[in-house]
Amino acid sequence: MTDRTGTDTADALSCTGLAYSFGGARAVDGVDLTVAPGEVFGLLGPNGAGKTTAIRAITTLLPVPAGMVQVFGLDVARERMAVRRLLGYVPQQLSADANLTGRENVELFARVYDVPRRERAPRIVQALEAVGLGDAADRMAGTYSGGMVRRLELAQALVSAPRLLILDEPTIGLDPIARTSVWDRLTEVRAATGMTVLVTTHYMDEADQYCDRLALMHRGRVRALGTPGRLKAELADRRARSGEADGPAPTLEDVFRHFAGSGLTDEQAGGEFRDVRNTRRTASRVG
Ligand SMILES: Nc1ncnc2c1ncn2[C@@H]1O[C@H](COP(=O)(O)OP(=O)(O)OP(=O)(O)O)[C@@H](O)[C@H]1O
Repeated sequence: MTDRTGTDTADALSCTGLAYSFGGARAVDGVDLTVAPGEVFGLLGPNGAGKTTAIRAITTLLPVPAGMVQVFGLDVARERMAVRRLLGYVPQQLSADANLTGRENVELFARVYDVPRRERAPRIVQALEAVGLGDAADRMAGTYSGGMVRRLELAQALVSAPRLLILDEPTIGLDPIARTSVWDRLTEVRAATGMTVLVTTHYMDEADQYCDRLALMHRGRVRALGTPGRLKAELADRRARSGEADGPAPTLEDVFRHFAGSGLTDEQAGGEFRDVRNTRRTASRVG
């Protein structure tokens, strides 16, 4: 039965036949997937696979013209505001203001998310502490390192105490230490709150290490779905069946190449202008 309060009986996220087109071009082409409460679920795929478009539909920022999306049992198309109250979203693009302090940035989001006035101050402190920015809270965000900016954006999304946190490329352009720091904070908050996490990443090591399950998208569709271990084991089985069992055990990158690599044309392999611009915008602010 559909659970309106977001408790145990509903999936954290369920997409059935989700499709979205830009003009005549199908960006998302019939995606079916479910994410269980408390899971860290990774959405992988090459540039242009349709990950961000799917996420925008899930977060109510795009309409759902075909198929059905439910967040904790609530229909995204019909109960937009109720869904938004359950969500935290960290987009690819910069969402922190360099001319505000860390605390002011988080406060702005607390207002946007309509966190009750009485709860705001403690919730802001808690969100900043949770991402390790307690001591830097009153510095201008423009003085933060790239990793600190990303953690600030995490705090902005956490201040509303989301049940489902959605992150689009949270570690893009960061050095390995800053990437680990973002994931460590995320892991701690998830363990403390039990929130569900949906994340896109191009870093296979992150997907392997931090995600409970993965969906690999290519050309708008889910091509493979499972735990990182299972996806690798299935590729090993395929190779064994086709007589290629002698090489090293497959990595997640091999799985990615198997499902997405061969299908890339030159134009798709580098993404489109929009994709490059987005990546550079993110990378330059953190550089
Ligand atoms: N606003 C838009 N107008 C027209 N086409 C778009 C728009 N946004 C995305 N697309 C196209 O939809 C397809 C899917 O793009 P999307 O951004 O969802 O992919 P992605 O998997 O998130 O890629 P990346 O990893 O580069 O972020 C691509 O072909 C892209 O060019």
